[in-house]
Amino acid sequence: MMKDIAFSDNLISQDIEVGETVGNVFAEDAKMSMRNVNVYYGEKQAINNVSLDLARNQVTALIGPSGCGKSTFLRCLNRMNDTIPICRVTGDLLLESEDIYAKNLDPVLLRARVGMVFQKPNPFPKSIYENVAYGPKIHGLAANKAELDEIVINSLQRAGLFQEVKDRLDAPGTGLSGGQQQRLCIARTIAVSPEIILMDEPASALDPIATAVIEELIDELKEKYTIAIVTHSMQQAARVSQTTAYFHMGQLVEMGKTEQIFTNPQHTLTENYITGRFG
Ligand SMILES: Nc1ncnc2c1ncn2[C@@H]1O[C@H](COP(=O)(O)OP(=O)(O)OP(=O)(O)O)[C@@H](O)[C@H]1O
Repeated sequence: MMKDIAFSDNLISQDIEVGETVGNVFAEDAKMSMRNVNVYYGEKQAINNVSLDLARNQVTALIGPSGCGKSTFLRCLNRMNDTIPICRVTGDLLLESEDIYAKNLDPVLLRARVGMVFQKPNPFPKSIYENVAYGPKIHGLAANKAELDEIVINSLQRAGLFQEVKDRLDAPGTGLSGGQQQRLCIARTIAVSPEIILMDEPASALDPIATAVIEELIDELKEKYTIAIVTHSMQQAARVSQTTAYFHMGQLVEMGKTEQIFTNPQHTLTENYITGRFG
């Protein structure tokens, strides 16, 4: 299906092919814009001609059955797939108007702008303080110890963890509960002042109470950051996101406002998935 799209200001106006996606893949105020993205692992194609925007200061949920390519697509957005030798990405991926796959773009700097929180909390085997201070140190974000302290405290506060750890910043991060470790990883991501936070099933290893804390946090974080979250939980997608993208076998089948996707899906595949008939 060819569509004539009114692009946001920072994009060149052009016709693009949006595969078979139904709904609206474009945001009025896009923070990131992906166009005709294909991803291959060797000969095998995992993502097939996907185009979508991440709307600024919103949470976009990527949902779909196991193996449909959600994590693969998410990992394109900060070039984490670069670390997989057989993985090849084609298409246009823009952060604001900048091509994130440009040859002269340093992926390490990109990953500071587009941070990532993983399924399993993975704190470094260091103190709580050092976990958060590490990124700002290597990126030279603090001129002295007082500035570094401020970044660490602010990041822990914004991740909703400071009150619980303020008396034991020198204790190992790995000694915290799972939910606290995940918030520590979020603090670590925030510490380098990202613009976007990618979350790959950030609560799937947590109990319901820790999950609720993370979900509340995601809602607060969108005030400052643009967020994309992969989740297996449709309830979670419905609770935390404003926009939902439904993937199926490497294709983006449907995208739209979360409420509409869950109450009035347009595509049969989406309907089958959200009603539990598939996946
Ligand atoms: N490192 C890899 N090497 C080869 N193939 C891979 C690799 N990672 C993913 N794939 C394949 O790409 C496809 C998409 O996988 P991906 O993990 O992105 O899906 P997903 O929707 O996130 O799945 P899940 O919900 O189970 O995590 C699958 O067929 C998978 O086997």
